Amino acid sequence: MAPKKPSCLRSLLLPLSLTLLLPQADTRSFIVDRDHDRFLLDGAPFRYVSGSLHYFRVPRVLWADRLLKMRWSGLNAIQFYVPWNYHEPQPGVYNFNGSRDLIAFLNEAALANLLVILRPGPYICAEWEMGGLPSWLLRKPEIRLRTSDPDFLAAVDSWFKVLLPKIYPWLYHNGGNIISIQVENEYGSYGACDFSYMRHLAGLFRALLGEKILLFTTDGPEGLKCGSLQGLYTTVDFGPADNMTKIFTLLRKYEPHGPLVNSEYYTGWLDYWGQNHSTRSVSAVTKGLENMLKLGASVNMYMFHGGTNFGYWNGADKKGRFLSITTSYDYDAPISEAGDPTTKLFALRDVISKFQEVPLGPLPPPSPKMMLGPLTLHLVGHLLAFLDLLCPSGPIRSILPMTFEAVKQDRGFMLYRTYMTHTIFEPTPFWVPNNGVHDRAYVMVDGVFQGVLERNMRDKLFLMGKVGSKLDILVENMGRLSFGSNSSDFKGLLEPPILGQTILTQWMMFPLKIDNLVKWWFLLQLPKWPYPQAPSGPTFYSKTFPILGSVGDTFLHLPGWTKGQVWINGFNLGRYWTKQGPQQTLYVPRFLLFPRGALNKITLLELENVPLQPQVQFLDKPILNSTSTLHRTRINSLSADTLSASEPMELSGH
Ligand SMILES: CCCC/N=C1\SC[C@@H]2[C@H](O)[C@H](O)[C@@H](O)CN12
Repeated sequence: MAPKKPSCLRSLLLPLSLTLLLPQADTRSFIVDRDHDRFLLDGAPFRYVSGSLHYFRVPRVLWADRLLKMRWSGLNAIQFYVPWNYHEPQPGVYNFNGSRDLIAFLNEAALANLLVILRPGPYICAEWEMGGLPSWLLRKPEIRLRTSDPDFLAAVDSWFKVLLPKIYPWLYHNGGNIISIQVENEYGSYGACDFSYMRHLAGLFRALLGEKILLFTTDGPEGLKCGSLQGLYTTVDFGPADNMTKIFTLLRKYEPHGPLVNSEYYTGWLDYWGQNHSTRSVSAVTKGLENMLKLGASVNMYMFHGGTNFGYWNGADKKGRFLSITTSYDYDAPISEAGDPTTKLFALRDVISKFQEVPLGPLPPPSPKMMLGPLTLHLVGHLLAFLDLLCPSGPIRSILPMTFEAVKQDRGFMLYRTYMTHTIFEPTPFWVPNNGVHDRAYVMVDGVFQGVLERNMRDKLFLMGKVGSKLDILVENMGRLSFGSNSSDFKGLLEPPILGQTILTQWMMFPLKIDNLVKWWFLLQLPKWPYPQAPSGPTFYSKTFPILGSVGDTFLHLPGWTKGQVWINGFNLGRYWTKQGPQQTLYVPRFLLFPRGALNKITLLELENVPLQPQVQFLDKPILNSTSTLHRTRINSLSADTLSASEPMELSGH
């Protein structure tokens, strides 16, 4: 659906003068004016002050709210990626519906009077699963991602021939709001330095989008050499602690004339499980922005609103060892994960107001928050009890273990099973050689939890068993590498495990469809756990609960739990890892919850150990900066009334 002429609603949003003067599609233009080192929009000098938000990290029902807050903050543009793997789940199968409706998001941005800087990749980094590349590319294990490898280019061409025609009508000169489009992403940091690949992408974008749209690249200062390309406008990215003068001087070697552009000015930073929560100070961020605006630079703030890595969508990094990105992508951004304005937002708005008009009128208030609980969850059953339901197609058999990609399991979990061929009387070393666990393995013998093997760790477990004992290994994919030169991050058991002196063979692989089971198991008569003692290891817990009043945004807190996955009313909220931190709560948007006494259901898959009291609670504030030891202290220090402040099932909203 091509953008219409300004609707009456849009006319209400735009100042009357602008609506009347809005040029028709044939006179609209966004170009680089190299004579005056600036952009021109419809012939007039223009500088964008933009912010990043990712539609794929924000449920569709919340898009308008976030975009309105960004417009009110003084931004005149937004920047976002298009994750290939979010829209092409299987080769040739496309999904642009619901929270994947890219065109609807473009339209929401237009209604908020925001121009768009689009970054369709094909690689996007973004701490997103595999940097946005679909994991099914790895079904050809030798494929050379982000290069002119014919197999990779064939898949890229096929994808862009679907995507780019969809956005063509939304290009600014065609009447839409997309003023520029990025080719690839920080390619100079990848190391391949394959100019044939970049030229192929540039040619494809030109062929499908025409000659008028401004195409650009973005790189850190160290990546400009391999990341820039003649014919594509060169931009950089850097944060408040970097030397702006030095980096812009380097940029001038690539773009002697035209506007200076920082395409990713970091307002905060990402978090890894097990590392401290990242923040960037308000003073440093605002000072850096003001210095760039004084130079006349156009700036995009990364992130302006971070959102959440729901489900299994988080990416990962390799900083000496494998580090998985947390579920929260709050990023210490000006708009918090729950959509609330922060002091950083108001400070940045003040800076922007010194350089251009900012909308008047009040900012929407923070959303209503809710506390609830504690709720005591009941044991549903051990994961193995549901194996037939979790893998209805049955196991795949192979002498050696197969990867997730080889059995076409993209994300989540897979169970590997074999049988002991001889009795092991003494605790015997068990491990996976060559760092072959990708990424976490929960080991069971005849259903009894033995412990965890982790990627990058040289731990061994010590097992015993008898002939015919079942050896089960639940492997968790913690998110594929989203940055760095080796994004071919295969998942599963990459090597056959060793027990004592024996290489274990004859494996069965069970790709698990947990989300389907959780969504529909209210239809099933579930097996009750028949034993007095709670099972250990991967176990489902659940609780059905009403909320008597209205609902509010809330933050699920799981004190004493270890690590697992959470679903609210069948929606996969994401991963928790209370034991590691720094994230201790999961954001629950209020639209997921049923109000006024209707029954809600929370389901946990706890992978390791359950607390003595299997309770959870809903808080009215997030806890994103607490490692386990500190957090345990915090919990102990919480006064009793704090924890019992809210009567169970009662809404004590703020
Ligand atoms: C030294 C940083 C190199 C990696 N680049 C990063 S880390 C955070 C951001 C996002 O991933 C973004 O998608 C990248 O383009 C740039 N960047």
